Amino acid sequence: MTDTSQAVLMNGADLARSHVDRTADRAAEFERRTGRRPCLATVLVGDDPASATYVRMKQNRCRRAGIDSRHTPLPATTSTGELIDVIRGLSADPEVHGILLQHPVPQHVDERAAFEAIDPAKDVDGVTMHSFAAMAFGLDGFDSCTPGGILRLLDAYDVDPAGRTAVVIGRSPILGRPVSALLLARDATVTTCHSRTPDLPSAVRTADIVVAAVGRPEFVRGDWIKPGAVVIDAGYNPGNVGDVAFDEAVERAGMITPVPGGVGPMTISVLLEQTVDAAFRQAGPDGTS
Ligand SMILES: Nc1nc2c(c(=O)[nH]1)N[C@@H](CN(C=O)c1ccc(C(=O)N[C@@H](CCC(=O)O)C(=O)O)cc1)CN2
Repeated sequence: MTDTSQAVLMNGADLARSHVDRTADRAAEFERRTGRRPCLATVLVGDDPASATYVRMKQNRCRRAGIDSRHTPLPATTSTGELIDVIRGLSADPEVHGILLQHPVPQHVDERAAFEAIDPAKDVDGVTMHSFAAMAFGLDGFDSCTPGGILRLLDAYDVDPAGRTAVVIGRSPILGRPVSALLLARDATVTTCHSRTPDLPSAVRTADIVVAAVGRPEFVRGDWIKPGAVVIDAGYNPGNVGDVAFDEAVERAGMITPVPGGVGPMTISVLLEQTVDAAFRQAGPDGTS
C-alpha cells in the first residue's frame, strides 16, 4: 500500500502480479493431475487496434501463467450467425476450458446473441446472462472480469462494501451493471447512474465508494468526491487515461485506483483465475473428463 500525502493508491498492478503467480501454481497443479494445460480460446472480430492489444495482453499473460491460448481472428465482415457457429464450436470442444469474445464486436453483429452462445461452464469472462444471474444472487459462478477485479481490489485493501453507499457511473452489460450487482450482493446500498441521471455530481457526493465506468476521459471531477471516499476508476480511454480526473480526485479520496496500474491489470488476472477454475470444474474430481 502506498500512502501519499493524499489518498492511498490502490496498486492493481502489484496485486494482479501476485494473483497471476497463484493462478500459475494452480495451472501447474492442473497439468500435474491431468497431463493437460488449462486452455483459453480468444475470439476477436475485426481489426480494432485497442482490442487487438488487449487480446495480445491476455495471451501473453496466459503464457506466463502456464495456460494455453488458442486464438480465432475473424474479419470485420463476419455475420452474427458465423460468429455464433465459431463460438458453439469452441463451446463443444473438450480441449477448450474457457472462451473470451473480445468486446466490442462490429456494430452489425448481435453481441448479446454471440455472448449467449458461450457454454456457461466456459464463460470465464462472465458475460452470459447465466453468469450475471450468479453475480446478482451472490452464487458461485464466473464474475465479469473487470467487476470481479474491482471486488478483489476492495477486498485486498480491506474495504468491505457492506453497509456503505456505492455509486456506479455507467450501466454497460460487462461493467456497470455487473459491478452494481456484485456490490449489492455484498450488501452495499447501490445507486447505478447513467446518462439520464439528473444532477450526477450530487449523486456521486453521497458515495462512500465510487465506481467510474463511463468511458469518457476524466469525466468525474474532484469536487464530486466525498472526502475519504474510495474511488475506483474503471476507465480505459485512449492514451491510458481513466474516467476520473485523478489529480483532482486524489486530493479528496481516501483511496483511489490509478490508470494505468489499477483496475486494468486485475481484469486480466481474474480472466486467468477463472480459466483455471473452469479447467478444474470440467476435469471433475478424477481429472478424466
Ligand atoms: N470480452 C471482454 N471485452 C472487454 C473487456 C472484458 O473484460 N471482456 N474489458 C475491456 C478492455 N480490457 C480487456 O479486454 C482491458 C483494458 C485495459 C487493461 C489494462 O490492463 N490496461 C493497463 C494499461 C494498458 C497497457 O499497459 O498498455 C492498465 O490499466 O494498467 C486490461 C484489459 C474492453 N473489452
